[in-house]
Amino acid sequence: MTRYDLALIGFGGVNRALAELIAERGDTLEAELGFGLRVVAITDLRAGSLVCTDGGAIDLAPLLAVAPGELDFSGLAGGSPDPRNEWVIREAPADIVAEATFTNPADGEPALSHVRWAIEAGKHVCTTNKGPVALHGRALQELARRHGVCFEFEGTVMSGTPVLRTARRMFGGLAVHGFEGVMNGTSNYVLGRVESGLSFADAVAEAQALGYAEADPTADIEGHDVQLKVMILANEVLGADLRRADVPCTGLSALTADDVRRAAAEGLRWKLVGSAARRPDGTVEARVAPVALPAEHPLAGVCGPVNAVAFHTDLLGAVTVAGPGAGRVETAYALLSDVLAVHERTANLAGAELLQEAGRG
Ligand SMILES: NC(=O)c1ccc[n+]([C@@H]2O[C@H](COP(=O)([O-])OP(=O)(O)OC[C@H]3O[C@@H](n4cnc5c(N)ncnc54)[C@H](O)[C@@H]3O)[C@@H](O)[C@H]2O)c1
Ligand SMILES: N[C@@H](CCO)C(=O)O
Repeated sequence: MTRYDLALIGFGGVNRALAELIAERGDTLEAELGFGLRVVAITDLRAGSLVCTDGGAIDLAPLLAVAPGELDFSGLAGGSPDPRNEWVIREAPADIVAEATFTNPADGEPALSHVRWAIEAGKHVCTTNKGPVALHGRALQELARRHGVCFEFEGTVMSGTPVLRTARRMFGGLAVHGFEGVMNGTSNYVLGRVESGLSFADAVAEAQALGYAEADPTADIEGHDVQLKVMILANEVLGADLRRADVPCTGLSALTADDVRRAAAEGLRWKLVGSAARRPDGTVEARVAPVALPAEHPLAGVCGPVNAVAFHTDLLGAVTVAGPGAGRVETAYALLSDVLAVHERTANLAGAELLQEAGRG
């Protein structure tokens, strides 16, 4: 039976939820998916690092029993108080690196280096981190191609909802002219709670407690998180090469709670909308801004942490993908779906090599 050994870089909401999935459902997943999963290394800014170098795997249950803020790897065998990210990523006996540290919208670091080190070390990378993908996605895809490894990032847009794979795999023969969507769970949740009477600050605190928000929720509220997602989606689906400066961005601080409630009384609903469209000359224009949508607009009914993207196509008109846009477990599922993509790709390559060998023999 095939088995993949994972190194988890960042042990916050998402990678902890992935560890829980492996600890609680590993056997069922193995029977269903045809491969086993083990965690052989973990690093975290606060907890340090923990690495198994003896051919075994980390016993996850005792780690998961400790509250996130209290975890300390330093006293454990193979543990250190220091994350030692570069050493762990390059040297730990992992097949796949699951990168889920903080998203940095300015330059993507340190996650960008984490991804580079892993690829250079010949390890597949699955990440939910939007920084490296939005800012350096092309270069990283090329680096992965040269090193013969996979670089998967489904969770960077709409968490576990397979919007990137749907667009890449299911739209063959369609011309996609553009898209518009609600692509941030926190801001959408906050707008709904403010509409029901909460203050912006209290609604943000709720979204943080529910695990939807970024470490610094300013990125959610001011639209920078959506800006990165628009870049990822436009670069992947429209073949664009957008930089942050190409995507003008206005956030929710342009609105007051009164604006939100008054609009609701008038049958309108404010949404933070990210969009991109191909211009007649082939270039792509994109933006992020709050928009007051009429109740009958398809995105007006997308509420709470649910997100949706409507793709504008030639033969089908609008095709909308909707589902969870944030959440720890939902995003851990995205990493699992990335591992599945790695498995399918490696199985296909192994099959092609066998066929080639059969042809030679
Ligand atoms: N939570 C969601 O709903 C969601 C959805 C999609 C994408 N994401 C992205 O996934 C990533 C992780 O999200 P999360 O909710 O788990 O965040 P989190 O804040 O709960 O966890 C991040 C963890 O990374 C650790 N960390 C930060 N910098 C590090 C470093 N240099 N080395 C080692 N560890 C480091 C932190 O200590 C923390 O434990 C973020 O980039 C986020 O944008 C999150
Ligand atoms: N903070 C992000 C996580 C998902 O990328 C959101 O609320 O949508």
